[in-house]
Amino acid sequence: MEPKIIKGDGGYVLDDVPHFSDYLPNLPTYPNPLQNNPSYSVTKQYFVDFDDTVVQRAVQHKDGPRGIHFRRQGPRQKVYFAPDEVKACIVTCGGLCPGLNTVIRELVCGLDYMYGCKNILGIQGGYKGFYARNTIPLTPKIVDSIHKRGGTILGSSRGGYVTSKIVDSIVDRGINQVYIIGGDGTQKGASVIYEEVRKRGLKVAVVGIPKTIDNDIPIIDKSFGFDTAVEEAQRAINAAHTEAESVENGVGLVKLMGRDSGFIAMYATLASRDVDCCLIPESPFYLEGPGGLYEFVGRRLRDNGHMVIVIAEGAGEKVEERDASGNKAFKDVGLWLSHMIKEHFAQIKLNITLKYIDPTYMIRAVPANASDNVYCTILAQSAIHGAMAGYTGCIVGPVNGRQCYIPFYRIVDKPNKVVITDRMWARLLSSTNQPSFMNPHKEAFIEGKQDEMVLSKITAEELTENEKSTGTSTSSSLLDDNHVDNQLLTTNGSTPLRK
Ligand SMILES: Nc1ncnc2c1ncn2[C@@H]1O[C@H](COP(=O)(O)OP(=O)(O)OP(=O)(O)O)[C@@H](O)[C@H]1O
Ligand SMILES: O=P(O)(O)OC[C@H]1O[C@](O)(CO)[C@@H](O)[C@@H]1O
Ligand SMILES: [Mg+2]
Repeated sequence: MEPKIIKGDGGYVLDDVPHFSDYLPNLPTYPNPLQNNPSYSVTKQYFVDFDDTVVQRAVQHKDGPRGIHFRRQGPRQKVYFAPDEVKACIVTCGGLCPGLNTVIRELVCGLDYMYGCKNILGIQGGYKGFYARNTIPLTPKIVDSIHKRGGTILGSSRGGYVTSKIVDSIVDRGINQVYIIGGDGTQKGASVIYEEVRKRGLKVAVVGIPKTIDNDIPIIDKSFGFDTAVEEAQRAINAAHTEAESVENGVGLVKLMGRDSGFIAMYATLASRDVDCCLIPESPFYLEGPGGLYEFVGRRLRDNGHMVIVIAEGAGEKVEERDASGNKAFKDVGLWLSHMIKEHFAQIKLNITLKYIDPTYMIRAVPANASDNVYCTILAQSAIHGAMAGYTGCIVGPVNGRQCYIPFYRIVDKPNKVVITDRMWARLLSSTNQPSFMNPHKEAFIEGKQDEMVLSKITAEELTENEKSTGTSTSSSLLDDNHVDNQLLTTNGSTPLRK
């Protein structure tokens, strides 16, 4: 996908999204029907100005570049579809995520109530449903209360993506708006669908709504479902804490999702305050010796009589196999760690009681919480406004709190990860006082889940590289400005333990 860069005065750069007019000149346009709707037309500045854009980096240096801007979402005065011309479809792909049903509901209600579009189809069972399943009609009545349920009423799947068959099905069914709800893999697929649609010269808007409890989509502030997942994780952590503090030398161990990105574990830890140690894929850890996990567990048990550990599924990565979409599938790191800790303390003859809690699927199968429900509504309505206005080949999402249209290529390149040299991880270290596992004088290693040791020496140079490579990423932390706090780094590059 070719970037569509628009430059302006004073170093202004807009990373724009594709539009029908880029490849289909002279399409008819219509006044936006919202102009006649009293709920909207009385609202001052309800319609978005063509030149409104949102800056990617909220924090700017006096003499620094202005950075990239994205097109602001919202209704336009002109639309590219007459209401009865629209045939929309909605598909959900990848793992479950709280809020999927809310987005489906709000797409259906928004298309109907705002734009009078009544021809809406649900594609069942993910991408393969385009060519292997029948569609279901979706109306406001059918979707009325689905947001109260977890999962997706349309079903989902991994794998089964065949571009030509999907686009053939779009053409055969006369679909001209495609709303695709899913994670990074799904949006990669959506990007290819858009390319094929464009190649065939079709007037079909392809708009992605990024979902994932893992929060691994870059650029946007956060993905829907993440808040709910963090909130739901509290219940497991509370249980682990209650179990641990009720016995002598109690250890509670909770495994949370996070294949490559440890955001759920990090935020659940920060929210809870009962967690003594959080282990994530981005921060290699080791068990033995000074500064290792065993030493820390022993110390906490001596000081407090109990402790809680949260571990993300991809921490200490050891890939077992691949799933249907080609994603890594892991051995159970929680089981491995509980075995290792028990064995270590048995060897040194300290009686501990370890309870392992694995709430992973419970966390993502719940309905969205209040704030995710609101967020899902905004995303769905933004997607509709964009498609109606002729924008395509993009996702919708918040950048610095303002909803934008972001070209697909921007989000499929590199996943969003916790940057361990950022302030947010430092805040966590300050809150838990856990070891940083960054000891430049020791060969820090990730201990594999099958007793294999994967050596990965963390050097000061690597830290600096990490800092450099992440300094430009925008949404590595939800609430942070992504600047490395120099105070956190000692001169030799290690992060000091907070006492
Ligand atoms: N590079 C790709 N090109 C085309 N399609 C893809 C690509 N990667 C994944 N897909 C398709 O997208 C769908 C969902 O992908 P995947 O299983 O990776 O989940 P996801 O969207 O990343 O969601 P999550 O990982 O958050 O559960 C699958 O049908 C898969 O075949
Ligand atoms: O068992 P499934 O459905 O493949 O889902 C597991 C994956 O889902 C995710 O939460 C992403 O949705 C990953 O963190 C996790 O590895
Ligand atoms: Mg994914």
